[in-house]
Amino acid sequence: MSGCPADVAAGAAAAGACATADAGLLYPPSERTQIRNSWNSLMRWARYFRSREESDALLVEKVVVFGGGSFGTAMGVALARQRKNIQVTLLLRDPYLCRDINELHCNTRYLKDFVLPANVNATTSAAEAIAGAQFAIHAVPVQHTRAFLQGIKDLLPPTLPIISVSKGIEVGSGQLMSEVIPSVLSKKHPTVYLSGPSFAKEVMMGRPTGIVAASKDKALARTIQRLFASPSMRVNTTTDVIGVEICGSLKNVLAIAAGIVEGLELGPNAMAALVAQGCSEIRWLATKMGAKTATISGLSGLGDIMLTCYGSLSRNRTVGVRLGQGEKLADILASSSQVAEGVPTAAVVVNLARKYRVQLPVLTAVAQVLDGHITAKQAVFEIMNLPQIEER
Ligand SMILES: NC(=O)c1ccc[n+]([C@@H]2O[C@H](COP(=O)([O-])OP(=O)(O)OC[C@H]3O[C@@H](n4cnc5c(N)ncnc54)[C@H](O)[C@@H]3O)[C@@H](O)[C@H]2O)c1
Ligand SMILES: O=P(O)(O)OC[C@H](O)CO
Repeated sequence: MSGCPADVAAGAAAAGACATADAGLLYPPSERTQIRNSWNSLMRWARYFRSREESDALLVEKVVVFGGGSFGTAMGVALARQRKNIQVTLLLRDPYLCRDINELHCNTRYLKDFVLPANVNATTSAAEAIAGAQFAIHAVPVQHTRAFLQGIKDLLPPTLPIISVSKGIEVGSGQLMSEVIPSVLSKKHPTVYLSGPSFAKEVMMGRPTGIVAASKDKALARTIQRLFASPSMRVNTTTDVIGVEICGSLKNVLAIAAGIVEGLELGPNAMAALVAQGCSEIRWLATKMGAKTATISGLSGLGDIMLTCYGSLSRNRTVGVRLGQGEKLADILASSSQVAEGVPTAAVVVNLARKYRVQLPVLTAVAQVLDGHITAKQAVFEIMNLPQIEER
């Protein structure tokens, strides 16, 4: 511990005083009354709101999960823990992983430190997985979604709601999941897009998590809110599908930039400046695409930007850290078994920026680095030497 003995002693005395004294005495009585009144009125509002909530239980017997990777498993487990009477079935490609899930109750490939609830099982048969399901969670990476859905679409009842948790933009078409899914299935297929700051591992640990359910169909978004809401999961609803989807996709690209800053050891000033600039770039493009500002500053926007840029569990950020430390992208991708959606999405963001006539220096620099045109260090140098501008 640093500091002179007098400082240390004073600090210890202050800490002791705080621990024993009534902390409320720090505030004058009038402020304390105000604080208590505001809190009590918040609690009254919550009780009133709860008393008006739909009392009919959501009767769900089976949920199918497409993709038994980290997040598909985590969201399936979140439901299975909350609702002991439902069956959650993961649809996988790997028969060995299926066996481990069914016999060892463990996703030995993606989440080996956790025991899965007994009401989670797995199969490689799409027909078996989909039969009798009332909801489908789609957790297949964006770039494989089209082919995956083409393969199972004849088995999908047209009324089975698809809850997409995948975040990214399809290379080639430039489409978000909210465009890819209806283009493979039908425009009328019920769909919801779930996004927000939610690392799979933390969901598995039952840590408090907040997400957004976005759908043009308000009633469906509300149903998905009720399906996932639990003491450890809050679910907001919105009709701003584009906003939720574009923020969820772009934050992955920004997280790669944040990782680069970390890998280059540029320090907290640089990191804060980068993340703030990235937030502006996301806002510039997202608003041109029709996103609402409330979405950009909400869970799926700012919330997920903060988590992914600062959270060490992020795969996208990890790609950036390793690039900043001088590794080659090909080696990084070859050594990782999990998806980093920001890598393919970065290329598409540049096209979107041109289409919507916005300049996105940081997000474009990420694409340049990933494409091997410039090094991470050169990108930082060029960004720092861009013309000084007025804040907007
Ligand atoms: N992991 C997280 O914390 C997290 C959180 C929120 C959202 N997401 C998003 O969820 C999506 C899935 O991420 P993840 O973390 O589960 O990825 P992952 O890499 O852990 O697992 C991907 C899963 O998709 C399957 N898959 C890959 N290619 C496939 C194909 N061609 N056909 C069928 N299945 C295929 C894999 O076998 C695996 O089961 C991504 O879009 C990601 O951005 C992840
Ligand atoms: O690990 P990442 O970078 O794919 O991020 C996971 C989630 O999107 C965080 O909300």
